[in-house]
Amino acid sequence: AETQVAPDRVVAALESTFGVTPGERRNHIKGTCATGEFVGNKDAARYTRSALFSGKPVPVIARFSLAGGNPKVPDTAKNPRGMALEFKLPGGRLHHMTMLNTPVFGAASPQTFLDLTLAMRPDPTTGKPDPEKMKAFKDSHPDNLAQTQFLANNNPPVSYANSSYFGIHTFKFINRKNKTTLVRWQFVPQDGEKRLSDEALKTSGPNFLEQALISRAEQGPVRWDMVVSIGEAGDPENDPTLAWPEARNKVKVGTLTINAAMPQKGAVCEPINFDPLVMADGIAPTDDPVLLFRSPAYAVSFAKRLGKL
Ligand code: HEM
Repeated sequence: AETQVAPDRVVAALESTFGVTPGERRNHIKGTCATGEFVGNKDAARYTRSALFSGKPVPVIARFSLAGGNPKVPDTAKNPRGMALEFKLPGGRLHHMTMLNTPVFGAASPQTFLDLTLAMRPDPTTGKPDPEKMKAFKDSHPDNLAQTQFLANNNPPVSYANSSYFGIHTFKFINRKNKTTLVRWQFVPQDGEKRLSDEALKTSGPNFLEQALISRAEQGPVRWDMVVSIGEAGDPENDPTLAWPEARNKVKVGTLTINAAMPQKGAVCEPINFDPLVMADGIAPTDDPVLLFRSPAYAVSFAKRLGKL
């Protein structure tokens, strides 16, 4: 039987590895707020009855971030970037999508995430993770490999506006006839994917991502296409470390527009808990154990920061 990992244990591990900044997120602590809207299209209606795809503009609060609990992590760090979206649907209903810029995740179970977080804990003598512990982690957790390789082979983006973001988990689209289709989604930047060169990785300062997004939004709307891959029989449903075959049918179901960006302190995205299980009718979670674990883990972090802890 699989041992259950408690969400507060994982948040405690994040705290021991990254330290605690009172009142702030235990993960993805460094981030930038943004606002805009989403317009879905009718092509999605075959698969989902979600009000996201009514064709009418849906207001969005967004937060872009770097992974980890270090508020001073440099913007050149080869770790995931995040894009979290809160959609305000008619009738006050909310829908969340909380994504990363990697097509797969680095853990097939909460246990792997916990073990990775503990392995990354800085050695007190060097201030860096102990290479032996990292090696032991990698050797014993092959489910971490795909994301680690992606991050090693793909430099971070030059701007939050020049990155794709992936839902990573498989979700259920449910249509008016109650038919379920398994999907995965990606937000593809209309500005194009642009990564830091190896040279820029060495010479860029630690804090360019926020200002790049603010400046870009000042010039005009920043857009992403939401593209959904339609699952086929046998596609992995409950494992976010396994990619689906490239050949899957892809449908453009909407456009996200960001109109303004601003530092997170005191701004609209700061107090939101982007719990990925906040979903409105028409989209539902699978049994992916990582997806289901995120909700209680985010609640622990959210409760602490609300309490100024
Ligand atoms: C076991 C797996 C995971 C754990 C334990 C975990 C934990 C956390 C925690 C504690 C936070 C801070 C919550 C808050 O205080 O508001 C967070 C934020 C975040 N996580 Fe995860 N996470 C996991 C997996 C994932 C996955 C698979 C994705 C993407 C598909 C993801 C994307 C994000 C993003 C984008 C944020 C920042 C949200 C924001 O801007 O507020 N995480 N995570």
